[in-house]
Amino acid sequence: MLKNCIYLDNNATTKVDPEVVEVMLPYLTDYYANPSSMHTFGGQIGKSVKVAREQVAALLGADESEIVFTSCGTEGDNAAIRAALLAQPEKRHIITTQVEHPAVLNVCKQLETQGYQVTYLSVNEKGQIDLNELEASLTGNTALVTVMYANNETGTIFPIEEIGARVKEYGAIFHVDAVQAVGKIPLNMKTSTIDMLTMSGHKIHAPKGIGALYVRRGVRFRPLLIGGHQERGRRAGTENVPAIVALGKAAELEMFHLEEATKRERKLRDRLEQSLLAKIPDCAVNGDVKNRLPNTTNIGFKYIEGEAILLLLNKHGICASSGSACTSGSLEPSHVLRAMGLPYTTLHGSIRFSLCRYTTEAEIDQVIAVMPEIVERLRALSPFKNDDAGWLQQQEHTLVNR
Ligand SMILES: Cc1ncc(COP(=O)(O)O)c(C=O)c1O
Ligand code: FES
Repeated sequence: MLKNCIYLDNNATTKVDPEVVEVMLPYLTDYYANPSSMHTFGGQIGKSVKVAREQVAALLGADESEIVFTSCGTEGDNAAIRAALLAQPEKRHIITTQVEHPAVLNVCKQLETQGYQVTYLSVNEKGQIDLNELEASLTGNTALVTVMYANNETGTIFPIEEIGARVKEYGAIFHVDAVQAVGKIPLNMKTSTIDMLTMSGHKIHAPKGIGALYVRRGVRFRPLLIGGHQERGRRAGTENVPAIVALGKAAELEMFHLEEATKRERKLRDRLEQSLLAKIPDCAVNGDVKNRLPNTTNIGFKYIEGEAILLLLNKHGICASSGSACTSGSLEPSHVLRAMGLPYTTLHGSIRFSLCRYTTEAEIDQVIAVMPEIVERLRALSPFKNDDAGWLQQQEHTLVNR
């Protein structure tokens, strides 16, 4: 198993913090009671779940009672969307964007087959939506507006509160997929227009398979999982206590590290980006560089394939990604970059580097050292260097034959 790689794929998932592992372990061995049980042992475990809930609430600037533990970010997104629709059965319209994660996009697509009308807001070349298009789409029939806080591929941050203000004018429920934003930008639900917010543990150094959904007090909620009374009736099923305790600790650590870590990551990210742009011709940053997560850079390299770059990076022990992990097997160009209208010459050659608080300067320097040579080597093999039309023709040919 590769252990000592240079891991720059933190938007796909993160390493579990050793402190998180440590607090979690006893809940896999000695502290096994059911938190709903009446005995003292159960009560003790229930208290640990409560502490974790407070830790997650603190990170979001929420109240403990507004946190519902889920199995992952995908569940949070599904639960929020269903809840919003079930709470307002008379409304049949949903607004989202073209660049959402599949956990939102595919739910919306399915809802279209069930009689809902869905507006997929377009984005400009920076990946930003047009607030006028949002306003023009909102009606009294709009049940839900669901948009992501920050994009997983480009790091582009949407103007959430400006969106929320418009959503509130029309009385719709406002759900935000903040899976990529939590822990990377400060959040405060007390001063926000957000009604529901999704987060996921494995993006913030907790294990995979745990997440949380913030549900503002007073927002009508109907559960996705129906059964026992757990999570105040908002999510049935015996709690995954070890993972919940881990998420709590991870949230506490994120809060502790947020300011200094994001400053460091931004500095390293900018150094990586500026060095690559300076050393490599025909490349550009994808996304909104002014409104962007501090840990993410997505760079398009003309005339070459992202997958080929990844393979060569991999040979150097460097983990990066082209697009999102869940769609990377498909070889289809990213729906996010396509929605941004990227030219075909860069669409296939875009790479995402995503950093975390463990990323070191030496690791970044190593990437800066190897990338120019990798790109040069691949371009030497590409017969279409500086020939946009030829490249385009070849891409169309391979797409048809894939
Ligand atoms: C923006 C966004 N939403 C949702 C998810 C899904 O989260 P999970 O993997 O915990 O189901 C991800 C994970 O990649 C994501 O990046
Ligand atoms: S689940 Fe986000 S990378 Fe796929």
